[in-house]
Amino acid sequence: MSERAELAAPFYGSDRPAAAQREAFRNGEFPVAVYGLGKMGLPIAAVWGEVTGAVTGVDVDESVVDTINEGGCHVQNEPGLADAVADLVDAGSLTATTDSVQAAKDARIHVVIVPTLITEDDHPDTSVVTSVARDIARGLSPGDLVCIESTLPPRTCRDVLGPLLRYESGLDADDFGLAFCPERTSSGRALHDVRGGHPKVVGGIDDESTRAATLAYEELTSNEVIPVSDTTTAEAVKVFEGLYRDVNIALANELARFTEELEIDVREAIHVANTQPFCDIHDPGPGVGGHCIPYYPYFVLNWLETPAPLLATAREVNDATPGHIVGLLEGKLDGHGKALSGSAVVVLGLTYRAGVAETRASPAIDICRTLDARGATVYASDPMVDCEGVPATWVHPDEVGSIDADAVILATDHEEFEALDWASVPRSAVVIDTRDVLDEDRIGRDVYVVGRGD
Ligand SMILES: NC(=O)C1=CN([C@@H]2O[C@H](COP(=O)(O)OP(=O)(O)OC[C@H]3O[C@@H](n4cnc5c(N)ncnc54)[C@H](O)[C@@H]3O)[C@@H](O)[C@H]2O)C=CC1
Ligand SMILES: CC(=O)N[C@@H]1[C@@H](OP(=O)(O)OP(=O)(O)OC[C@H]2O[C@@H](n3ccc(=O)[nH]c3=O)[C@H](O)[C@@H]2O)O[C@H](C(=O)O)[C@@H](O)[C@@H]1O
Repeated sequence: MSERAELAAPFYGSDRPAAAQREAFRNGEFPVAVYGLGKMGLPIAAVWGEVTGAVTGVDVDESVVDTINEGGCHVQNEPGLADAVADLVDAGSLTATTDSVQAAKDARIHVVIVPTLITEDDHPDTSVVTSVARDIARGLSPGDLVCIESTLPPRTCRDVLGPLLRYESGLDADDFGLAFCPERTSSGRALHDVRGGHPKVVGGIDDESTRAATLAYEELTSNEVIPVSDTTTAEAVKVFEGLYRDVNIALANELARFTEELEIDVREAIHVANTQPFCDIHDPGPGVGGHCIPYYPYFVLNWLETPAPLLATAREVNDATPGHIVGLLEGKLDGHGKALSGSAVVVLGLTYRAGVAETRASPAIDICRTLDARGATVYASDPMVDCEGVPATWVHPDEVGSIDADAVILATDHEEFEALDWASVPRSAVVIDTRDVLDEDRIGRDVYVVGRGD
């Protein structure tokens, strides 16, 4: 157990009336540590800092810590975040450190939002979360509350983190609280969402954990807080949301493959089908990227015993979509008497979706790799990231027209591409739009839109 200079009042197991505990929470009497200051962690730390005025952010990346302590913000395209961080640091409501154990010793409430990824062989990788839990345990005190916001394979809190926290801290199960409180926001609207863009789900390892976490989040969000039965239910809620999305996108991508045979605009059919309240077919695209949606199926497939063939098939469909896009291009080039091998192809976009500087599992990068493997000369243009580790030559968006391209594939619809100088792109170039964002009249050329046909 940690030796604190003076122990703050307990947050878990408090005997204060709820109103008094809420007031104390807002007065910063329960210092907070937020572990992970990335795309999600920094907005989360900002909102906790706005409400409590007493947040220490923890990150292993010294440049992240230094930037924040200077009042800077390394997370791009998050409306309001840079100003919020600057104000909070200036007010002393938010500081950052790499010393996770000391931060744990000084905190009463611990919020974990570090990455949960997958291994090379597609198994859940909870090693970062367990590493942080071990650090927290070294600073854990009776009356503390641990809130896990990183997405976890169901049963991780019950079977892994709870036992680890107890063993490493020497505390008993009823000495501290543990709750799973998933982050449900998306990059680009994080502050808005954390403040109340959607209901907050809370599931405790015991009733007191659920009570304490619910009280805290009710002070943080303008939306409702939904307590659920336990941590595993809350973990399942978050993963199920992601599974639904992966399967739905796989359906959209599979329907888009009917375009040529049916000679229809599949996107039009999807749009009209969605006028039924029960129908919400998502958008066809180049595939599914990011370190969330394409990863979450493995938090079930390669974690639980129960077979899940639909999830596996959806993963296969989405993972095959970048290759399908290259196949479409090959057919279009063939129609122009050109072979894919030896053709110069410009891929617009490398990140997994527009406006987010994240390349994990990016379909655009899979397209580059497939093109390269098929003998094409690949160029890639992205306003947020470079071609590190990608078999392509990076091109500034303003320079795309300088390439004597046989083809252009729009894979990620960054807004910067709206200003692309299409007039300088060779007239003979085949243009494939995987996002249905190019306006043929505005750019003055034919475009093959995935799911809409030519
Ligand atoms: N990105 C998203 O849209 C959403 C992500 N999530 C969950 O949040 C997790 C984190 O996502 P992002 O913030 O996007 O990741 P990120 O990669 O942007 O940021 C992760 C941060 O954690 C830091 N970190 C790594 N190991 C650490 C450690 N041991 N101690 C302290 N900090 C450490 C990294 O240096 C980095 O700054 C995801 O894995 C997912 O489970 C949930 C909802 C949305
Ligand atoms: C169920 C759900 O909507 N989850 C959201 C998702 O956000 P994320 O940033 O991963 O982006 P996303 O919009 O799901 O896109 C994921 C991938 O799927 C593609 N995509 C998305 C929607 C669509 O109709 N078609 C499509 O092809 C995107 O281009 C991207 O490559 O995952 C987040 C997460 O859990 O990290 C989650 O908080 C967000 O609410």
